[in-house]
Amino acid sequence: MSERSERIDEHNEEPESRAPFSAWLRSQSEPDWTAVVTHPFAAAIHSGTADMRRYLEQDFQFVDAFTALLGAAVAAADTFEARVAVGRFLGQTVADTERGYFHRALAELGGELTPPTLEPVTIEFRALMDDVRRSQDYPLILAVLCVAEWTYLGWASRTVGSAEGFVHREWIDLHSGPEFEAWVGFLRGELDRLGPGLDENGRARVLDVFRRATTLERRFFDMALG
Ligand SMILES: Cc1ncc(C[n+]2csc(CCO)c2C)c(N)n1
Repeated sequence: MSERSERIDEHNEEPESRAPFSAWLRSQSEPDWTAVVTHPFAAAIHSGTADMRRYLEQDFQFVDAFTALLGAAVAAADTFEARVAVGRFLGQTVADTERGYFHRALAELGGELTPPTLEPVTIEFRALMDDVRRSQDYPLILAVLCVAEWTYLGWASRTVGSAEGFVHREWIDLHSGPEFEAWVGFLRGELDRLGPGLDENGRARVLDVFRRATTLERRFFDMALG
């Protein structure tokens, strides 16, 4: 769907049948969505000038709760195919990203894997993920996963700047490219598949979680900017 036709639906209260549920959720989460994908901290990652130490220290605490949420998605999904897709991503994430990138990057920056204090936004984000995880409600779990991954695909896919050091470069590469696009496509596809079967209350609950997660993404980048 083009950006233009999504924008036409922006102020609708009900999802249009021609607009996929995920596109509707995103359009209803403006202006925060655009603020995240065009955020100055994201631009600073692209240019290689972002101070990554505090950001990655806090983000590692985020990623742990996110990994637990992926486990909840495996348990709560309504199809075998979805369990396998999420489980495969979980295995790769924990093996490649957590063990690899975070350890190397924080060692390079002199950061801690377990920082002494958590920022308020980190605590709030973890609380949202923990609440949704405990709900075992697959569409709500998908809403948080989809925001975290789709916003990151959004900023990382913007071709601005030319970061050279591995800390900036790999963080961009981890969140862009065909494999990550396919993963985001899967999460969106799940929301698009399940959205039409939800009643009005169900859609409103998914939108509420989607919006809260988007606002927290914006505040997470604000925190990183200092
Ligand atoms: C605040 C915040 N939001 C989203 C992501 C993106 N993300 C979270 S876990 C994960 C899987 C691979 O690490 C990805 C891509 C992030 N890192 N930090």
